[in-house]
Amino acid sequence: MATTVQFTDCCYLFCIWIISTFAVRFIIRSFTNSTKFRSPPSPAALPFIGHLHLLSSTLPKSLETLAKRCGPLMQIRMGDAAFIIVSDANTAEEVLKTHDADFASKYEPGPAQQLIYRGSSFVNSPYGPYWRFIKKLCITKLFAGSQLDRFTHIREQERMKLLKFLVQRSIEGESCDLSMELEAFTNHMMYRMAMGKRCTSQAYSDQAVEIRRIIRDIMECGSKFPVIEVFSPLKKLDLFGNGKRIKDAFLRYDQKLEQIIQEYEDNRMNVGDREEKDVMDILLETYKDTNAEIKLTKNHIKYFFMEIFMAAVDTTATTLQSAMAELINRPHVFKKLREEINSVVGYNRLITESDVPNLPYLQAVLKETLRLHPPGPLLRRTCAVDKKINGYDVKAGTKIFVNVYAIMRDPNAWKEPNKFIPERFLEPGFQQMDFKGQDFRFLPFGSGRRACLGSSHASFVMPATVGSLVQCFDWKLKGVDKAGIDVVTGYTGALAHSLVCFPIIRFDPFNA
Ligand code: HEM
Repeated sequence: MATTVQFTDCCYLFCIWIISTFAVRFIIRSFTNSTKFRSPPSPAALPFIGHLHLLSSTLPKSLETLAKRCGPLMQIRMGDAAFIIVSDANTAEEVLKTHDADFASKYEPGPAQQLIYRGSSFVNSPYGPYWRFIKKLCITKLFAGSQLDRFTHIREQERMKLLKFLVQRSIEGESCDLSMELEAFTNHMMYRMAMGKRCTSQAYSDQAVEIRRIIRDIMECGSKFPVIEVFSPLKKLDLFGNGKRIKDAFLRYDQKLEQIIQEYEDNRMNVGDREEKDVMDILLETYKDTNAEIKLTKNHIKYFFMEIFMAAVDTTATTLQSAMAELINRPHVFKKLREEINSVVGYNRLITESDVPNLPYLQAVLKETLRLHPPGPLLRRTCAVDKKINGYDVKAGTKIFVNVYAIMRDPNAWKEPNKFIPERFLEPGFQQMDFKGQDFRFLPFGSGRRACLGSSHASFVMPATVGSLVQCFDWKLKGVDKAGIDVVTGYTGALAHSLVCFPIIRFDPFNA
């Protein structure tokens, strides 16, 4: 009997010991967690996929919806990758200004196994010596103000070519795919600035088209990766063969660029000292410079061009297309804009880049377009050191998305945020907003060290182009009542529908 009681007591004591040990450990762990490490809030996750089930086909929009539940700093897991999402202006300022240097690195957005230029990226590079070297080169030489001035005639000639084509369409009573024409226009312009100097006009046009076709293939394959393949361990398997297709396109691009670089090197004696150097001339000079701070390789040069074409062409063409779609859908805005242009420019000459400072409504139309339809809706960063943001801990190495799509539609910052109202940019408190990223409510070109390097070029090209399309033509949509402004699946701001319409001449610049 005595032995039985002792045995039962021992069992009780053992159970109490086990339970209290776990309870004490649990209390200590939660206490130390809450005092030492405080993760940003996060919606309930599922095993393996994390929060993928909560994300729809357009990532910026679904992140905006989740942020309304979790707040301006939240943590999301997509497959095996964790991200911190920033969704309001104050938090963006913390990341992009207060702690800019600690958040100035970037990362490749998708599966990178297909890259043959691994380690040569500028746009997605970490914040280090190579990025600093190329950024300095961009600011002082490649995209410096003086260089942009030297390219004025290229921008003008390409704009006139676009208008000539549209006038012809109008005379023939034919429709045009304006999206395609705007893409060709920005591509040709970039190509000529980048590496078009040595070509005759037909040759540069063919080369530009060929390079564009390859880069388009790469971007299309990239956008076909389902989210699960981009963000989960499955990315290594290349389930749908997109990785192989991208790699093939990269190899075609590499061959093409190799051939162009060879042509430049063969003609070097003729072009070396000439006044008007294009971007390739300047990069090859740096490549040959034995005293340069960083030894450039040909892979650096080839990948730089691919990244610049990707950064410059689609962003500018998409913005032009979105602006025209919004204007065609809103005849009263269109009319008001044409009246402004007519009152400043008159009726017998075409608008020029130098008219733009005198056309505040035109500038407001473009700002409103970029607010509602940013072509780069998610800014990417990584955190270099452990940081506290908004009272939450962010570990070194964490990937960040600053959701500028959500910030520029935040109802706490914008009245009627989902409506297209250019007049808002003429009001006090909004008038001074520009493309430099200093007001954190308006970030279409990003902000801080990694902000866009082409915003000056874009602010020359976009108003002059939209201004001339409004000054010279009325527009009638083909087969639909409203121009589509939905964006494609994925994480970019590219539009899903082409803008197909009839141009109807109102002012013919070639008969002026
Ligand atoms: C409407 C036109 C454009 C828009 C809306 C746009 C937007 C952006 C955005 C949002 C970023 C990321 C900024 C950040 O993370 O803070 C970016 C980066 C960049 N953009 Fe643009 N961009 C445009 C046109 C251009 C053009 C024309 C060029 C070249 C001439 C260009 C070159 C670049 C480069 C090189 C970067 C990377 C900068 C770095 O990582 O240091 N962009 N752009």
